[in-house]
Amino acid sequence: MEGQDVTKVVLLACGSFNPITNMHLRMFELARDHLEDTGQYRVVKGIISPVGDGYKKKGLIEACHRLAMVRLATEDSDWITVDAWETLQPEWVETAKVVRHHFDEIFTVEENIDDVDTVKYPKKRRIEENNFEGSSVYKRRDATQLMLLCGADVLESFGIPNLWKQEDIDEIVGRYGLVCITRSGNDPHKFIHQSDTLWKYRKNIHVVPEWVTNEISATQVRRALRRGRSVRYLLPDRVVHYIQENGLYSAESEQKNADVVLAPFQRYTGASSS
Ligand SMILES: Nc1ncnc2c1ncn2[C@@H]1O[C@H](COP(=O)(O)OP(=O)(O)OP(=O)(O)O)[C@@H](O)[C@H]1O
Ligand SMILES: NC(=O)c1ccc[n+]([C@@H]2O[C@H](COP(=O)(O)O)[C@@H](O)[C@H]2O)c1
Repeated sequence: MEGQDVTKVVLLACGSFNPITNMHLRMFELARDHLEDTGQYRVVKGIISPVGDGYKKKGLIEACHRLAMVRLATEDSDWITVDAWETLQPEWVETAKVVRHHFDEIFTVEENIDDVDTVKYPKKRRIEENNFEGSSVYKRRDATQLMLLCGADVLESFGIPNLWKQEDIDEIVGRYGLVCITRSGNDPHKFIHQSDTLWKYRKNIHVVPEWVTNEISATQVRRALRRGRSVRYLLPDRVVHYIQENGLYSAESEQKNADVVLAPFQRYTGASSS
């Protein structure tokens, strides 16, 4: 039987998924094992949220194809799902807003359950913390916690000048929480130590070591496809077939958005994580 203090967690991964790889799926398994090993969490759901076309990153193919591939990749999973909300927005949506959107969705569902329960039990109220100090995200004991799942490269990108708003970093790590999978070439522990913001919220950041070095990256997959090389076993078979059937990833598609001087996500003037 589950202990009183086990918190339910939903993991949310944001990215291009251009295309989705086996490593993206593995991130979820690693994160779930790590969190559940602590005895404090039970991971109930994983959500993959591909960016929309408005992200305008070089080589980013159409959202409908990236979404279709994530759907095929998650078809057999009983807990990892895809959500199209972000993908279908006409403009690029900052990650903090995407996390907020999903948090609100979970909150609404739980409040509705509460409303039904009120007939029998007094309504339980969520008390959100106004400042993000401390490790607990909200005070309602049975509330589900949403955490952003990412690779160490994304965590370290918090330090790239003008890429992230300071308040967005505060919100993501301070209010929600982050699960970060190590990636060779990145040292998340050192990065957290060197950032005052991340150090302050370190209890909300779960660093998960990937012991089996697995450097599958979508960039390498696209490169192999452009060169007519096999990508079998790097991607789910259904995704490989989808790419072949639709003739995706060519020298031409890699030039998509190449003429975009400043993509929307590069436009911030605020300070980055210090
Ligand atoms: N090999 C990996 N190890 C750990 N995290 C990974 C790995 N590959 C991707 N991720 C993480 O998956 C999320 C979504 O990644 P994204 O779609 O940008 O894939 P990517 O392989 O990093 O793409 P690209 O090569 O096009 O930059 C990000 O948080 C990224 O850090
Ligand atoms: N300021 C921000 O919110 C911000 C900046 C850069 C990237 N991101 C997100 O990080 C992810 C990175 O994906 P890529 O590594 O494929 O570019 C995307 O989901 C993107 O929306 C968010």
